[in-house]
Amino acid sequence: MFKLKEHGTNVKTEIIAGLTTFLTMVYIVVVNPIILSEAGVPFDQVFTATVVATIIGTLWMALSANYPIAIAPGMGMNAYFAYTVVGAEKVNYEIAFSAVFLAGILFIILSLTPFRKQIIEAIPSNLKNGITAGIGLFIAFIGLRLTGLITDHPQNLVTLGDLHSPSVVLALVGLAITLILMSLNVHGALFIGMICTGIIAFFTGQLSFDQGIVSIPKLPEGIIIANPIDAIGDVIQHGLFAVVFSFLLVTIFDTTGTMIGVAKQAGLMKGDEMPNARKALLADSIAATAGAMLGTTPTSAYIESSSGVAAGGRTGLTTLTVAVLFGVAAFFSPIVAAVSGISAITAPALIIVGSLMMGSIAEINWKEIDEAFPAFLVILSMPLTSSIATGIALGFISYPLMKVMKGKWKEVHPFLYIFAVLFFIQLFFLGGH
Ligand SMILES: Nc1nc2[nH]cnc2c(=O)[nH]1
Repeated sequence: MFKLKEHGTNVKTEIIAGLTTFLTMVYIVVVNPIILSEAGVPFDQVFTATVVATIIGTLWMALSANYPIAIAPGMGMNAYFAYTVVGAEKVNYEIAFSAVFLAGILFIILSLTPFRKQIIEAIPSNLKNGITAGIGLFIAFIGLRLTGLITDHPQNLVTLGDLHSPSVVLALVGLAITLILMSLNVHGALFIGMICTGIIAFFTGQLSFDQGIVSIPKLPEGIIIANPIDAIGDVIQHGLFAVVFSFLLVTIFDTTGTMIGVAKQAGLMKGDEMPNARKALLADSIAATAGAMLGTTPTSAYIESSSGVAAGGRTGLTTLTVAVLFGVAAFFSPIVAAVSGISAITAPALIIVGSLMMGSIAEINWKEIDEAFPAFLVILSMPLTSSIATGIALGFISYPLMKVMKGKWKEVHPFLYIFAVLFFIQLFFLGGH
């Protein structure tokens, strides 16, 4: 069913890849509820919604699209929801979820039309390679930031962290162990590296399980969006069109960009085409819609999937493993919270995966400024803005502009002009990137 042989993989590799991806992204079940509870959504409601939306999207991806790309609520959109939509637009969270729901429905409709294929094919190949490299830098930056290896600085914004802090030392030890394992070509090096780092964290007192091990998941208080017609009414009544547009645009491009980036890393693209793109995008749009009904912000293809791909994951068996583990995690929330609190356990994998994904910059045509500069902007802006969608937006705006400057405007797909204008409006006037 997963065509393991055809993809040059086997059950053991896929399961280790699934475990690797799971460990790098499981923090979401703790962090997402913390962020969304700032908007007043009950913690347990978001916890369950996060687990359910992740399982729906990831399972759909596994069984229908057969990609090793996990789906879960995105960490950019939840902050936008909590601090901008509910915080600044002064609507309550139920109304704000109506906007997320409507964006999800529109995304399902778009996923079913030829539009999705056209977007994927319209992205110039130098930008696609830029997206993969940009995601690589971004994911490495996340790893560096979370452990404190890179920290904030009043003038320079970021600087080297405190090399004596326990978290930094643990991350460096974990990085060294994982790199040694990789140099020795040990199968499952990223995963074994995480386990070794976890054991060291336990014996050095950084990781403890004093909150217990097992906990029965609490059921959500109810379905937030029970009636789609009411949700549309809420959006119209409160004039949340720009919010719906921002959720939709960011989600489509975050997901599409991540899918292309990770599929390229896994060698699963057929030239500029992504086979089964409809099914893959449907997995995300359905999860986003179901998530909105239960109480979480839009899902996205997860960049952390690149760690599972680096561990050898090539098929839906990787994502099936991730989905099953999320189901199990729902019953072990105290352990999940304890392990998620120690970012040094997963940071080495994120940093190393970043270096692997950077390889795609070798395929960019650096000799032609009109091809190179937009790709460079994508690579540069993803880590600096902490947003895949913003990186893509800057690439989409600059690419047609550079082509027009060079007198090559006819080479540009008409879609790119339309998206350049939409991204310009979104970046400059709507926020939510
Ligand atoms: N692509 C993607 N991956 C993530 N991993 C954690 N948050 C996100 C997100 O918002 N988008």
